Amino acid sequence: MAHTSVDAHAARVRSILARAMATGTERVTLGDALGRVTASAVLSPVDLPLFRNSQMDGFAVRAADLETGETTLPVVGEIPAQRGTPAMLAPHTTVRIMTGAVVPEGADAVVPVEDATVVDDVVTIHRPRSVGEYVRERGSDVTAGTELLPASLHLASRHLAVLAAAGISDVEVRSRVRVVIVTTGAELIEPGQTADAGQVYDANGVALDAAVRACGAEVVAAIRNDTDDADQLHDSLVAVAAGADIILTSGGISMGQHEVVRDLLTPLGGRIGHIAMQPGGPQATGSFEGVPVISFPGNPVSTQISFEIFVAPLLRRVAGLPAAIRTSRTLVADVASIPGKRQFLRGRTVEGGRVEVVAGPGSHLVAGLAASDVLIDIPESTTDLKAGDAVETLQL
Ligand SMILES: Nc1nc2c(c(=O)[nH]1)N[C@H]1C(S)=C(S)[C@@H](COP(=O)(O)OP(=O)(O)OC[C@H]3O[C@@H](n4cnc5c(N)ncnc54)[C@H](O)[C@@H]3O)O[C@H]1N2
Ligand code: MOO
Repeated sequence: MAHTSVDAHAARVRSILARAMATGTERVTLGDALGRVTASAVLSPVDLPLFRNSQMDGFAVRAADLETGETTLPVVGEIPAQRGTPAMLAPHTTVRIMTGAVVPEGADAVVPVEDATVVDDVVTIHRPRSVGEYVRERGSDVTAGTELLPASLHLASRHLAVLAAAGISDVEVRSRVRVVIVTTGAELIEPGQTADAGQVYDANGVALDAAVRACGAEVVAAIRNDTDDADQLHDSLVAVAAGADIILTSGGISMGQHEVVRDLLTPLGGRIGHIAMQPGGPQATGSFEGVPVISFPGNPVSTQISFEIFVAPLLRRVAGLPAAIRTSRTLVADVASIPGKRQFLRGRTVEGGRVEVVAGPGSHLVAGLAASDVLIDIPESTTDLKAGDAVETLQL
């Protein structure tokens, strides 16, 4: 992969992952449906509202009874919002009615309590009312058989609400891409423990887990291989590969003596090498028991940016999520870039559509990445940029 460009590597990853992205569908309950993507359009089984009901707490009336101006009517009953069909409203009478309650046959308008004067069981209504006033007609929102939600919709709370309102308890969604995350390095320990000399907290496990889930995919297993033993990594992967669509790894692919991912993938026909990218120079691809493996370099900034450039766009597309936003901005200060490498510098947007570099190019500068809100994408051939020059930025 010596002179492989970022675009060529991205195309390679896309082709390796093509089959993993062709997910099936599954039915989930509404409680599990938030953030999922509809597999097909959902039609309404019912009219909404389900029945003609009152929009106000008030009195159900016949508009024709009020035509003469101020009218006095006997209150002959009460209709709460509850199960059941109320009796027909007799002419020249009224019933108390609550918001959401069935409007009785015979009534065609509701007078809100604040527009009426009640003395004992007699109500005075001070002016004529029009037919349909404060009455919510059956089917005025949705009619049975029409589309409630389209296919390929990323489900938010408002979508779940309309399904529930129509009496639907589960929905057919696209299956999520199932991802195994592997972090490697004998130096790695769990955050929260005390780090001895030479030990490093595993930041990539947390970062990849969150990034994968933010892209709408599912993390089915997370392995921290804290030995340099490729056989042990092999055994850990055997246990989880059958339930995975993709294996993502971090670390162990460079030029050292103990490169556990390289040692695992090489005998399996994996491709390990360098591409023209910084950070993220070392990259590898392979296959483990038929599951595609995409391997990122271990430096935390390299891992996170590699995921964002090569895998996140594919996962977002299959999950119905929008692509990361690319915007042209102008540089606050001069920037130098390494010739022959596509650089993704950490940037922070400032007022006036400008962007400033917030960290050096070192791929261990994890706080610098945390301080950024965009990546500044500098082409391979560009080496010197001046304040005020336009650059392309990728929103994080
Ligand atoms: N002789 C050469 N050495 C290196 C080269 C090279 O071309 N020739 N490339 C350098 C570049 S660039 C990178 S990037 C790294 C990639 O190496 P690996 O993928 O083998 O990663 P490791 O050596 O395992 O780790 C690198 C670095 O990152 C830290 N790390 C690893 N995993 C995690 C984690 N889960 N959480 C936090 N930090 C992690 C690790 O401690 C190392 O400091 O190789 C260069 N070397
Ligand atoms: O290419 Mo490496 O990923 O810069 O540290």
